[in-house]
Amino acid sequence: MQKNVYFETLGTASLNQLVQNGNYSKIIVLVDENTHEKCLDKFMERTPFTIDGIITIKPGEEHKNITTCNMVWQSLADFGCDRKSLLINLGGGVVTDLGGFTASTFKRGMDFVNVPTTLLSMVDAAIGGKTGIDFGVLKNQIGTITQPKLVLILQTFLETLEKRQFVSGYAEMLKHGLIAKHAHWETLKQKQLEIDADDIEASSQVKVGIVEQDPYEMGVRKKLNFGHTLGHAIESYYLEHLTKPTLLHGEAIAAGMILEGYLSHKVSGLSKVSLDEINKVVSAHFDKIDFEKDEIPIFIDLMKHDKKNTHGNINFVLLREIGNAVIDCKVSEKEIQEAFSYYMDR
Ligand SMILES: NC(=O)c1ccc[n+]([C@@H]2O[C@H](COP(=O)([O-])OP(=O)(O)OC[C@H]3O[C@@H](n4cnc5c(N)ncnc54)[C@H](O)[C@@H]3O)[C@@H](O)[C@H]2O)c1
Ligand SMILES: O=C(O)C(=O)C[C@@H](O)[C@H](O)[C@H](O)COP(=O)(O)O
Ligand SMILES: [Zn+2]
Repeated sequence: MQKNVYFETLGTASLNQLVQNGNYSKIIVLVDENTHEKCLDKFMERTPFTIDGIITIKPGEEHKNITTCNMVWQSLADFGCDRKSLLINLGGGVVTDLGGFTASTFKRGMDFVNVPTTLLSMVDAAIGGKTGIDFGVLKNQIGTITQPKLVLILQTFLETLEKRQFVSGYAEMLKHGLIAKHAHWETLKQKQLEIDADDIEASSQVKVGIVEQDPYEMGVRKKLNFGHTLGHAIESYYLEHLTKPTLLHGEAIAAGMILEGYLSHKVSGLSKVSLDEINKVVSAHFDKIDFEKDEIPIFIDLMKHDKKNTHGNINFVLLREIGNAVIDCKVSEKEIQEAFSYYMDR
């Protein structure tokens, strides 16, 4: 995988260079309603090239679906885009996932660039080439692995991001520390939410480093899915039940990390001291979700759609210790029940 993640002034210069050298037939920017209002002007101030069209989608996970893709594909066609056009995805993970997917399939693939505007997309979603949409409420069931030509990270976008969204991104940063870099975990633990540009860069580099080794998720990349086996099931359940409060991706993953932290203690040798530490750090920023006992079988059923499954087995990513993850772990239903009891009784 080519190095393609750039920051601030150097990043802007790299994007401008890409556009200059790319001889693109059209340049289209994809935004959602919020990034249209809060981020588009800031982006355009930094980019001297002509933008031929703007496509605006509705914000939120509930719009990361095929209906929105149809609208985007139609708009690309209406703007006269061809294979030599460029789509710039300016937004959070919903825009970069969906924009990447529509670009990677339009005319069998046009170039795209990700300009992440949430903390979560800066350290995670915009990087690594997983593009996709939800299928019904099932997370990311349809998609491709296609690398963006470039990822441009500009911290200025965080100035308008709501605190709840910022904290959601912090969950994926904690995950990067837990799976691969103890020192990053320690820094985040100390600084809490007072993170700076160096921490954002360090977190994004954990992801870059793993994706470089295994872009198609044959092995080590699965580590980036820590907290997601249960986390995605919980997220899907909340998406399906509209009477439930909204649950952001990072919030679901935070719960998933405590649950899978418990499973790590039971199955893969994580010490009780480390489990307690994970619980303490995550709980300091994420409210407890009130799970009902009779919801657990539903989560287990939803996990059957996890993309890491093989031959009908659910494969978990668990921790041996903080900073060291192990893939393809099996756990019993009883252990999952126990994990929920641990989560609820903390
Ligand atoms: N492809 C990957 O590797 C990967 C990794 C992690 C998460 N994801 C996906 O990313 C999605 C979550 O991404 P997200 O948390 O960025 O959510 P999001 O894209 O829904 O953005 C969160 C909210 O913040 C708004 N927003 C975005 N930037 C803003 C800004 N600068 N100022 C004000 N408001 C702004 C958005 O309009 C939205 O309402 C999920 O669908 C998840 O599955 C993908
Ligand atoms: O990039 C990856 O690989 C990840 O697993 C990063 C996750 O944070 C992200 O939520 C990803 O979209 C989940 O992947 P999925 O294959 O389980 O949909
Ligand atoms: Zn994630």
